[in-house]
Amino acid sequence: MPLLVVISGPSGVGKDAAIAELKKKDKPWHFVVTATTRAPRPGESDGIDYIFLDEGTFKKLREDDQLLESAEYAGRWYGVPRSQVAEAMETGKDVFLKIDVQGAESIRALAPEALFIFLAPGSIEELAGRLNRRQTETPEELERRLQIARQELALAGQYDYCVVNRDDSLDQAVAEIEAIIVAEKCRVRPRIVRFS
Ligand SMILES: Nc1ncnc2c1ncn2[C@@H]1O[C@H](COP(=O)(O)OP(=O)(O)OP(=O)(O)O)[C@@H](O)[C@H]1O
Ligand SMILES: Nc1nc2c(ncn2[C@@H]2O[C@H](COP(=O)(O)O)[C@@H](O)[C@H]2O)c(=O)[nH]1
Repeated sequence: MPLLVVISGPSGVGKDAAIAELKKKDKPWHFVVTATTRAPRPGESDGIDYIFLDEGTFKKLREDDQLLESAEYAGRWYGVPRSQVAEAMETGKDVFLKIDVQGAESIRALAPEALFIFLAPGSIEELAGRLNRRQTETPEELERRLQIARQELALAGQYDYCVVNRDDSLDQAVAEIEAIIVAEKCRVRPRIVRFS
């Protein structure tokens, strides 16, 4: 049974870094490329890191029900293309979604049998340090992301698992995510995802 794996957690916690490591494992896993209205960061490519869209195109996708979920985060829109998830699941691959806490909440309502993993920092100070070093946001945007992060961290208890990505311990966090997937494959009653 393919798993629908939702990896969520605050901005800067290391979701992308963890997913980059998981991609190297060369397992039958599909990592969904989501859509956003935010501008690409240096080094990001359209179709690889995100599907970068203008507001009008994004709105049309939403209206045409082509997004499984969508959410506004820090003034920009983000959404999961429905077709990508359906096509990947049909091939039998486990499907990974990297989304914010609002998105996880929407997927939980649509598909409670999905596997929900919260990635947490060792501390809010670690998170602030990582966002600072990444240098992708203005000081104001960074402060806004940290404010959102404080609210998101309070919701970790709603997830199936919480993996702590401590400073300089990314390998450990990735190993824990892999271990969760291995354990989930051994479930007596597998998670069967059906979208309502
Ligand atoms: N365990 C770690 N120790 C130190 N630095 C880390 C660790 N994990 C990730 N980083 C670094 O922290 C920064 C933020 O990580 P990343 O961009 O993967 O976070 P994210 O959760 O995907 O953020 P966003 O949601 O904003 O896209 C990156 O520069 C990354 O290299
Ligand atoms: N609800 C959704 N959240 C998403 C989606 N794609 C990405 N994200 C999350 O948004 C924030 C901000 O991302 P950033 O790349 O601007 O730092 C982060 O938590 C992402 O995981 C999505 O389709 N839906």
